[in-house]
Amino acid sequence: MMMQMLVISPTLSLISAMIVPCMVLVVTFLGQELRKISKEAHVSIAALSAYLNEVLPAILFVKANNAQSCENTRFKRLALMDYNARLKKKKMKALIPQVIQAIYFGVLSILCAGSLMISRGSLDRYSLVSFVTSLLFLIQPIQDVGKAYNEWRQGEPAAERLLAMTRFKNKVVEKPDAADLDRVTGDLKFCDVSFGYNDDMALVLNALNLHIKSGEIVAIVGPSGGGKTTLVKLLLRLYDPISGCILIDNHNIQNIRLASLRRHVSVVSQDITLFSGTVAENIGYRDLTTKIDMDRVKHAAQTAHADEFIKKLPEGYKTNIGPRGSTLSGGQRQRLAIARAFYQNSSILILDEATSSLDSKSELLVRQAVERLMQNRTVLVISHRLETVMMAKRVFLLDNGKLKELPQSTLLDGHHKDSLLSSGLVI
Ligand SMILES: Nc1ncnc2c1ncn2[C@@H]1O[C@H](COP(=O)(O)OP(=O)(O)OP(=O)(O)O)[C@@H](O)[C@H]1O
Repeated sequence: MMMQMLVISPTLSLISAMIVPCMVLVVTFLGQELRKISKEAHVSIAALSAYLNEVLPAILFVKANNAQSCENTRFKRLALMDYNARLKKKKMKALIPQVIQAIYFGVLSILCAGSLMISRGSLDRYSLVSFVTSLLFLIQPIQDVGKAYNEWRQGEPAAERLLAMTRFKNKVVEKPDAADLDRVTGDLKFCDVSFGYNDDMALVLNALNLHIKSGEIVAIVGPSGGGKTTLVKLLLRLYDPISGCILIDNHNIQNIRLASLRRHVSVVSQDITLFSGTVAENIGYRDLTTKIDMDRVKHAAQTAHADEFIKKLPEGYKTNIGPRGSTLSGGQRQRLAIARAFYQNSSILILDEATSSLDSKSELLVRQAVERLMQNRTVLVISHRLETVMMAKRVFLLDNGKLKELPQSTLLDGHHKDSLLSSGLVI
């Protein structure tokens, strides 16, 4: 097409060629603007979603604190920001095709130049008609390229956000030759373990040593922020120690496949995690992607004193418990979490403040369920509650990154017990 135009009239071809760079400049500028606006729109919707995810599950707390109007204002501000960002993007998207249409003014200018050349006798009218027809055939592809370019610029921020997520590096790396452990007895050793979250932060754990024998129950108390949960995170290999190692049955956990390691450790924490789904799916969560064994689910529920309330639910084990198990009471949620740990049947159990304040009947049921769960396992209890701590054979104080064993007398002796209570380490 271009060759044909060049043969018909080099002068008109030159004028047309000058229009194209102008269009490219305009389209590039608009593309950059659209990219900026699209990025703003992505950020605003992300902020709104994060806000709703945080506030909606906590609506009870919001209402109890009379904070509806404050949250309403925050919601409106974020929604308005999102609305404005989207409107700006829509306006830009509507403007761009109109600007690209301006290319037809270029054709008009060619017509004017062609008419001038005809009047001077340097071009005949058939050639002009032929030239303009060829030019019109070229316009559509140019417009299409412009549109495609703008679509690309618009999608770029979303693609960038996705790529940024894929660039997140795993904090721990599984060795290619890591072993699968079928069974473990639960002998647990922390050997000279040091860990800090950041280089510029003080060590949370400092050359810490602890040996928990298979089947032993050990409790850890300590001030808030002392590093108790960090110890659990290291055991589950959410992070690796800066130095030292953790051994299970004398195998360094860094040589065990992550899935295998985590299969042998169950965590029951006060901060219960339940998902929207049936009771059975929440108890048999570990087998969600394979096949949940319903006999094991029922047995786990019975042992955890959960069977009684599950049977009363509208569809029993098939009842959907709503987002985060919102249709259940605190005690029922705890018993479901304990039933899940029974189902998992791991050799090592972590109880992280698993028995929180409930009414006395619920607390008794939860306590009985926890006591049953502790049998024949290695148990690491992290607690501030004296009754929970008293279940342990040995108690350690974690402070300043170091562990110090508290002699039994500290717990049994009334005077020491009082000093432990008054220190705020246990309640
Ligand atoms: N992901 C993280 N990034 C940076 N610092 C963290 C992170 N998690 C915890 N910390 C810090 O590490 C320290 C130990 O936290 P950790 O949660 O282990 O304490 P804890 O003893 O379990 O406290 P609590 O009894 O209050 O639950 C704290 O100072 C905390 O601020």
